[in-house]
Amino acid sequence: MRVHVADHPLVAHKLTVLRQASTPSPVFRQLTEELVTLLAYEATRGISVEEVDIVTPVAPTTGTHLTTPRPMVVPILRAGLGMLEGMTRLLPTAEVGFLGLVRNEETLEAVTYANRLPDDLSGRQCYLLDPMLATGGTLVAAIDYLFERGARNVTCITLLCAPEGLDTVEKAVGDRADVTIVTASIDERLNERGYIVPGLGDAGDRLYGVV
Ligand SMILES: O=P(O)(O)OC[C@H]1O[C@H](OP(=O)(O)OP(=O)(O)O)[C@H](O)[C@@H]1O
Ligand SMILES: O=c1cc[nH]c(=O)[nH]1
Ligand SMILES: [Mg+2]
Repeated sequence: MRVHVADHPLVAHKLTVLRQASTPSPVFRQLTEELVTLLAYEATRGISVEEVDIVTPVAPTTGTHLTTPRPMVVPILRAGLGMLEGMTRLLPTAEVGFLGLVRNEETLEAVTYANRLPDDLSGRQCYLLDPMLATGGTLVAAIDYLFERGARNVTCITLLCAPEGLDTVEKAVGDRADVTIVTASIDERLNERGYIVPGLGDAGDRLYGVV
């Protein structure tokens, strides 16, 4: 498993504002989108392309196109939905699947409540979106759903990771597939309630309110 931490002053600045408890929900949403677009630039560095012959108004030339099948973007509801717009702005031809998972805040186990993915993901480059990788339970379950459908190339874009969660995902994935995590930060640790420290709180609640 590869882990890439985006080292860019704009990412660091936006993340700092995002973390602040005083940042209101509309600004939090806007910054999440902006951060995803910056991270997606890094995350799509290995996207499959092919050469194409084209004609400009001046001369024939050879250019580059994304290959088919189209990339598959999968936001993990709820909080991952806040990342979708920023991702599809960069990858407008992507198809979008959905996974709904919520962490039981007592046991910290991920529970699935929605799954809308194509049956066959073999040969597809898949991009999972979730701002928070805490214990790693949610991401392991999401990666498993993609593997079950034949995906072998999965890039996960997160805003924050806990070192404990990264270890868990790495152990679960092993050398089964080509998995990359692109993140804005690896934070210090998890606290006793499974929250990332210093983190940013509950990403879903900050995006959409407490339900
Ligand atoms: O790594 P884990 O310990 O599994 O925790 C991370 C998960 O927790 C958050 O979602 P949450 O369960 O709060 O659902 P929400 O997006 O609906 O708020 C977050 O968006 C991840 O999906
Ligand atoms: O810090 C955390 C951990 C899990 N989920 C969140 O939204 N935040
Ligand atoms: Mg939440």
